[in-house]
Amino acid sequence: MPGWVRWAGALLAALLALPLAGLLSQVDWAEFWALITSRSAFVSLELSLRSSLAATICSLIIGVPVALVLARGGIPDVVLKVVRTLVLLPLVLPPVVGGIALIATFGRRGLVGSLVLPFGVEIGFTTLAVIMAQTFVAMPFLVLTLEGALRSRSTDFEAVALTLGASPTRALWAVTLPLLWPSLLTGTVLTFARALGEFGATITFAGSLEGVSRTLPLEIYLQREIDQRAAVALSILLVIVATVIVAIAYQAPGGPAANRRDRRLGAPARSGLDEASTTAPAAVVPDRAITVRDDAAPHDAVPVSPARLSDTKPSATPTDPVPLDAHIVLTERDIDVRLRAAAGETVAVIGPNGAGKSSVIDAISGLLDLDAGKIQLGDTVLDHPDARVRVPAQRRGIARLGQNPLLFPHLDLGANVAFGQRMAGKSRREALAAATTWLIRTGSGGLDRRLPREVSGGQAQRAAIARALATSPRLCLWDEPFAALDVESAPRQRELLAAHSRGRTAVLITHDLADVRALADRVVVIEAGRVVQDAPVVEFLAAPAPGFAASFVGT
Ligand SMILES: Nc1ncnc2c1ncn2[C@@H]1O[C@H](COP(=O)(O)OP(=O)(O)OP(=O)(O)O)[C@@H](O)[C@H]1O
Repeated sequence: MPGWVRWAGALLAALLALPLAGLLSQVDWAEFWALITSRSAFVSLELSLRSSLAATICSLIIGVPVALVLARGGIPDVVLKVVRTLVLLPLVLPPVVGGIALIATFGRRGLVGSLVLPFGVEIGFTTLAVIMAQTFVAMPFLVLTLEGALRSRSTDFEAVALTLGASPTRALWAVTLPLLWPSLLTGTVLTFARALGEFGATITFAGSLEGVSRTLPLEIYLQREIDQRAAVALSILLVIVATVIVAIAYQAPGGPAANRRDRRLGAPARSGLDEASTTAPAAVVPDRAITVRDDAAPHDAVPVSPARLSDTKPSATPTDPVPLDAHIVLTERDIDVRLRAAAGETVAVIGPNGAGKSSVIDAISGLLDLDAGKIQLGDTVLDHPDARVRVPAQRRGIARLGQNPLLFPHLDLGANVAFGQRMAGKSRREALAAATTWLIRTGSGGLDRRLPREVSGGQAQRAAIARALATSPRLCLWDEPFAALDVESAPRQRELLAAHSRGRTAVLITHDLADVRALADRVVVIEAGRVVQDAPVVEFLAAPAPGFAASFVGT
């Protein structure tokens, strides 16, 4: 950080601290306690806290979905632009204009107010009006904080949750919101603080009736006319309340202070804003927090019998394997590929960068819509645009693993592996027991209680393999699963996957001939979105197609 940045910070602190000092210099300390404990002060403070809390809850209920839509889209662009403008409007408008707008809508003679008045419902000049005014001005703080956090994160974790069987709503609760927690906390505090300090819209729309709509800022304004000493004392009270709220939020788990402590310990931040913790391949990121080597060694503190720690034999019989027949047409990406795998067969897909390999498996797993063609797994048609058939990703029974293990950072390894079974309706106890078994099978026994950031890249990848297999998938999609591992770990993991792939139908994308030799039954070569060779491994190795395939084999 350049040194002058600190001076800018000091100037800003002076700008904020000096007025506070000015305020403190005006306090009548002899009367201070009596002034802040007066009945009117108590009533207005209590109303402020209650209404701000209600406004914050309203903001969360409306603001979280709005932030998701703004960040992730899913509605027409023009509607999106209108929503964004509406959200920003209260930030730009003077609050008094907001108050006038609210009274013109919900007042006795307003657009909506006049419609509900015959039913005896009056909104203006009530506590409800206070809450509405506070929500109106405060909600944008929540929406903008969350939208920023969501935009800076990829959706990879949500995609994993879907392929593990979570519905979009379950993925939102189990993955998106927990990962968003630090930003959610910050946004909630900002919203509460803004609601607490709200004045202009409130006095215009709700008036200043003691116990009904006279919040603390309004009481301060009133006292300014009557007794300057009381106004100063109540201002100090408001400053204290705001400071306590910010301090509590700052220290809360996942808050800024907690994140700084984590960073000092060398662990990646838990913030949803931290891209390194969400998109970088864990196996290649040097992580000072890594304390365990990728040698299937047990956690020192967890006594587990060595015999139980690593058992790479696939003791769970795969469900009856089914064949895959996929014709994938993605017009915009100029991809037209026919990919078939017999029941229990592993098909390696190779091709140069940009050939379309990842797009093909995105389409098979249900993360990308087909433009034409058909995907069939066993007797089930998964995708057939002509027949308007489309099975969503979470109901396809397809496991997927890429080079980044993408273990959910807020769950320990046991809970990560149990995730798919939980989504399938298994009880927590049952799913965790199965997860322990799968971790042992994949050589990660004893690591159930570790968080992903507390294990090595290789161990994380083993756990990701366990998580994928624990769902009993009908098809496995392996997308360069060893690309991020070092030369020592890769062969061990290859062996592990070979043991567990036997008898399963699988598609493997790879740039490594060793993967083809160890894992594949057949090879499909894709170049520029088209299949240029489809042959059994022996035939492919003996006579690779000219071009990419020939240089891949080294002939
Ligand atoms: N999100 C996207 N939107 C539009 N086009 C895309 C997108 N992602 C990839 N493409 C295009 O689709 C084509 C196939 O890309 P894809 O990532 O499937 O190739 P790949 O064979 O997996 O490459 P690599 O080996 O580099 O991962 C490329 O032309 C690429 O530019």
